[in-house]
Amino acid sequence: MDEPVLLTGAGGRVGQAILRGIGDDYEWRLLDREPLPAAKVPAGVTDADRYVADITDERAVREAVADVGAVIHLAGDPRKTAPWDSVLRNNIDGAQVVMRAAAEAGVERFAFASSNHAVGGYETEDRTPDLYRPDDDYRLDGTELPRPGNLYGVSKAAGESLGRFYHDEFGMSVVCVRIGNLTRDHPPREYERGQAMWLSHRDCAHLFDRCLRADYDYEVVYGISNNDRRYYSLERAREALGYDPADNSADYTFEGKPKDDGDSDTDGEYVDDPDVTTDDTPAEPNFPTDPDAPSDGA
Ligand SMILES: NC(=O)C1=CN([C@@H]2O[C@H](COP(=O)(O)OP(=O)(O)OC[C@H]3O[C@@H](n4cnc5c(N)ncnc54)[C@H](O)[C@@H]3O)[C@@H](O)[C@H]2O)C=CC1
Ligand SMILES: O=C1O[C@H](COP(=O)(O)O)[C@@H](O)[C@H](O)[C@H]1O
Repeated sequence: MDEPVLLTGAGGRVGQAILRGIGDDYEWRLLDREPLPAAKVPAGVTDADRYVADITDERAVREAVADVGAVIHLAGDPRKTAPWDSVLRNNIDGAQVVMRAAAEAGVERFAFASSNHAVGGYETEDRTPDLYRPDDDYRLDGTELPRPGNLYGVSKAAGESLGRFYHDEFGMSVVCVRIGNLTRDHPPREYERGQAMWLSHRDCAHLFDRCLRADYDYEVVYGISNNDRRYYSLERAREALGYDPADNSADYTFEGKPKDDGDSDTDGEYVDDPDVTTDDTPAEPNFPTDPDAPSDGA
């Protein structure tokens, strides 16, 4: 792709996983409401390509999407306990502003960071914990209706609907990636659910790379690694995008140690960033700390 790619929420965990993996492969515009330290910015991204703006700021967003070929939209409140006023503003209104600006600007491809929490309601008492185990064959494949288990999940389902609308009305290619649980270097420790939906950093970068290169109309796919434990199908991501994940939480012990040191996800080619932790906690959280965040999620 010759045109620049706009990455919103570039300073966060997912944004940094993408930039560390494919930061050298595209011309980027980076948008975040927090200024990005130099260590979080790939070489070659000029000051003019860095936007410190809120995604609800229509004017700033219109300026950032002008002449871009694709958008990866990550910015938002990622907390599963986020209150309604925050998800309404950051996740729903924010997605609407970014998608509308992109569609009106003629952007070709739009990747939206949806979440496992858009379908968390399928994890019913009678299905869990079996669902999280390798011998269970229950699968969600992206054709099911959203079934959020919290208001954060509701906001992600709303973003998926906005994507459907902007695809149908404007012809913009939209892919909604229901991201599982991104952690660096190892799957979430001693956390069956997290290991079933682990997304390694290198698979994350590869998946969004495919979102930028593949031809699709409107898609809902699951963003997880090739885990033996899983209840999300990877079929659609493979077929529609050409996603071919390299990692598997089964290659690690339940405590998160690599069983074989040869092929663990110890990427970090682009920069050894002291701000990016090896767990799933942002170094500088931009929302209040989540009191319910699992301590075993790292
Ligand atoms: N980390 C994970 O495992 C998962 C993440 N996701 C989704 O991926 C996206 C990124 O998540 P993370 O990187 O983990 O979150 P994060 O909190 O680490 O990063 C989010 C970034 O977006 C920026 N941001 C937040 N609200 C903004 C606004 N109104 N305007 C401009 N910038 C804003 C923040 O400053 C931050 O740099 C979110 O939409 C989240 O819901 C979905 C499922 C799993
Ligand atoms: O959407 C998200 O999901 C992941 C995984 O959820 P969890 O309930 O197993 O922790 C979460 O870590 C991330 O912060 C969130 O944005």
